Amino acid sequence: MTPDLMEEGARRYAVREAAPVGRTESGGRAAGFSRPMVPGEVDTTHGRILYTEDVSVSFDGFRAINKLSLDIAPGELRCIIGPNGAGKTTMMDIITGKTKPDAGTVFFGSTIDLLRYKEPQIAQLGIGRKFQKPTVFEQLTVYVNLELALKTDKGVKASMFFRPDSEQSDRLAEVLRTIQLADSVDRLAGNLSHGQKQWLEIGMLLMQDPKLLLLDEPVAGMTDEETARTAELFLTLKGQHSLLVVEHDMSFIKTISEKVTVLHEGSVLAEGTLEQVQNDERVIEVYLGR
Ligand SMILES: Nc1ncnc2c1ncn2[C@@H]1O[C@H](COP(=O)(O)OP(=O)(O)OP(=O)(O)O)[C@@H](O)[C@H]1O
Repeated sequence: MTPDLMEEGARRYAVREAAPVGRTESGGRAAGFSRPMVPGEVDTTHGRILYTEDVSVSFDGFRAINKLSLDIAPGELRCIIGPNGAGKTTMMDIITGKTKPDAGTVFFGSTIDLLRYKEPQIAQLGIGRKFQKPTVFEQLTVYVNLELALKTDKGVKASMFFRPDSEQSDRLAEVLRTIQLADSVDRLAGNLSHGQKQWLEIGMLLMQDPKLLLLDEPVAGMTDEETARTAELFLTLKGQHSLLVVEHDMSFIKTISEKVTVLHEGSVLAEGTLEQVQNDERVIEVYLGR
């Protein structure tokens, strides 16, 4: 097979595996697949896991996101802060395909144009999202919750007779250790503390081995001790996964963050260390309304 044919074959395989839908009429977007990629792999050779440029979206004439540009490196733990209504949730909705922007570019790695995909497909590509409230199966044990999160056939029959293979069992054990619930495998999820439920849900996302995790106010409602353990967890995850954390708790952000992005009126107002952005006059003005 000539290199050209191999490249074309790899390209077709990548496209078929990922089964993109919608908005294929755009030449620019289709051109996102100009490089071959191994199915299931995100091309981070350009040093970015997520890239958005000039993204805008309006709701009934109100511009919630306004030319938003972000650049997240592989393995980075980025905190996003901003006052109420700054556009943090809408930004996550756009990345995960819940909301389609009116304009702009959103790339996962350097080859996957996320605007061509629907929400479930984006999850399959390796972007996991954790909403603020924990959503676990309360009547099931910690173990079964994690088992259900494995990438397997979710049909009723398949679920009833499902037994994880040794690789999956190893992964389950590793995730249980990571989320510090190894001693609670047989407990019902409904009997866990609020913090433990949040960790369990993060564990369920980890079972899917996401490249990028979006976490919305993960420590809201947690005790100080749970917050400290969550910080430890995130520091363990960073490097292996990229994390985008929306939070209001500044002391938590101080513990985990290297770089902080401040959103205001749908755009990036400031970026830097927490200390840098906290001393930025524009940020002070927005937060204190001076
Ligand atoms: N579906 C929608 N329809 C109309 N307006 C919307 C919609 N979604 C968001 N908005 C508006 O867009 C703006 C940004 O909202 P968003 O929820 O993204 O902000 P946020 O930074 O997450 O705020 P918070 O910290 O309060 O959660 C707000 O003014 C909100 O009212």
